[in-house]
Amino acid sequence: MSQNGSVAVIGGGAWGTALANAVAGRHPVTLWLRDPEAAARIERGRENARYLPGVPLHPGIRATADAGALAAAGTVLLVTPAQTARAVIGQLKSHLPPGAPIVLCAKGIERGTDAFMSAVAAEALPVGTPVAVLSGPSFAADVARNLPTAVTLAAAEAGLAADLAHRLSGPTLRLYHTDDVRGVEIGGAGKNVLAIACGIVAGSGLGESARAALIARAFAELMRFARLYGGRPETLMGLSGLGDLVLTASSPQSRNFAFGERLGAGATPEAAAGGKLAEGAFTAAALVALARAQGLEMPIAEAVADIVAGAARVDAVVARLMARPLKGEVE
Ligand SMILES: NC(=O)C1=CN([C@@H]2O[C@H](COP(=O)(O)OP(=O)(O)OC[C@H]3O[C@@H](n4cnc5c(N)ncnc54)[C@H](OP(=O)(O)O)[C@@H]3O)[C@@H](O)[C@H]2O)C=CC1
Ligand SMILES: O=C(CO)COP(=O)(O)O
Repeated sequence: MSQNGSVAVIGGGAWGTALANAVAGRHPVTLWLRDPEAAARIERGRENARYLPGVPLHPGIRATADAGALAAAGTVLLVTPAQTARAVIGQLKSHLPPGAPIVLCAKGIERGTDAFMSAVAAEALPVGTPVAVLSGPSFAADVARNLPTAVTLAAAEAGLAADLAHRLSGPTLRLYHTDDVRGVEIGGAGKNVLAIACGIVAGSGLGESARAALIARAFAELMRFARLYGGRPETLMGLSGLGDLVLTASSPQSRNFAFGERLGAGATPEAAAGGKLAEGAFTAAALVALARAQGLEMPIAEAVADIVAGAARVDAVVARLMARPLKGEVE
């Protein structure tokens, strides 16, 4: 890998800004935003007041909307929502430094194509571009404030994964590494859908016992899905999977959980979204489509997909889940 230590972050939302802050102590960072005015505001105010209010921007970060500034980076983090990844790569491809690894930080599956982020990147990036996936339990607000956080970095080439993990880790952000790209991306994308289900249970007042049962059964679904699509069970039992599910299935700080909570309280999907990103709402249908294509049942993900599409009401879905035939716990 190149010895060039500078890092470019594409996407100046909550997660892009938090990651920029976390690595800026050790590397010069370019934070690229599509909106020149937003970039100028961040440069002037040294704060991303829209997405991470109250968190001072590290002095080593330069915010810009000039795509030409990406060319100097040794490592590029792609941190826009999953459904935009293909378009953003297409738009910026000619500015990306040749040979520099691209770290995919979005947690989702592309609607329409049902493609995982690594597949989208492989199609959209120049042939041979090294790609990695970063995922794990990490609220942007925690990472940006330098609270201790651990995530997983996956790349098909184990040496690249280890290099990137060392390069991006710091005193408060700890990256574990693996070559199980598919397992890590399934963990991140899948948990968002399942966190919505947990929010729905909380919002409809079904109780803590129901929520605990749901987390356990949701994780069983995720494991079955991962096994079918080539993710390793031990990866799913780690940070990107169980770790992230525990975080986002139990905290209103999670936008997916909060979205589900509002749905459970009776809001329409449009009202529940409230202008905030809930990746699971977009990924649910793709996750279910991939499962169905292999004859796999994912009753909890299916319930979320139906509710988000406005095709089922929460009470009907709960009754449907409880009426499923009894079966062995491990099947
Ligand atoms: N927030 C978190 O705690 C974590 C988030 N993630 C993942 O990171 C990804 C991004 O989330 P997050 O940063 O929180 O989202 P935000 O909603 O906070 O920010 C999204 C950012 O992406 C930009 N963007 C959207 N569409 C485009 C586009 N077509 N071209 C260029 N930029 C675009 C937005 O720009 P604009 O303002 O101009 O619309 C904005 O800067 C998601 O997949 C999420 O699951 C992962 C771990 C933690
Ligand atoms: O992925 C996250 C934490 O690991 C962020 O979760 P939300 O997108 O639900 O806020």
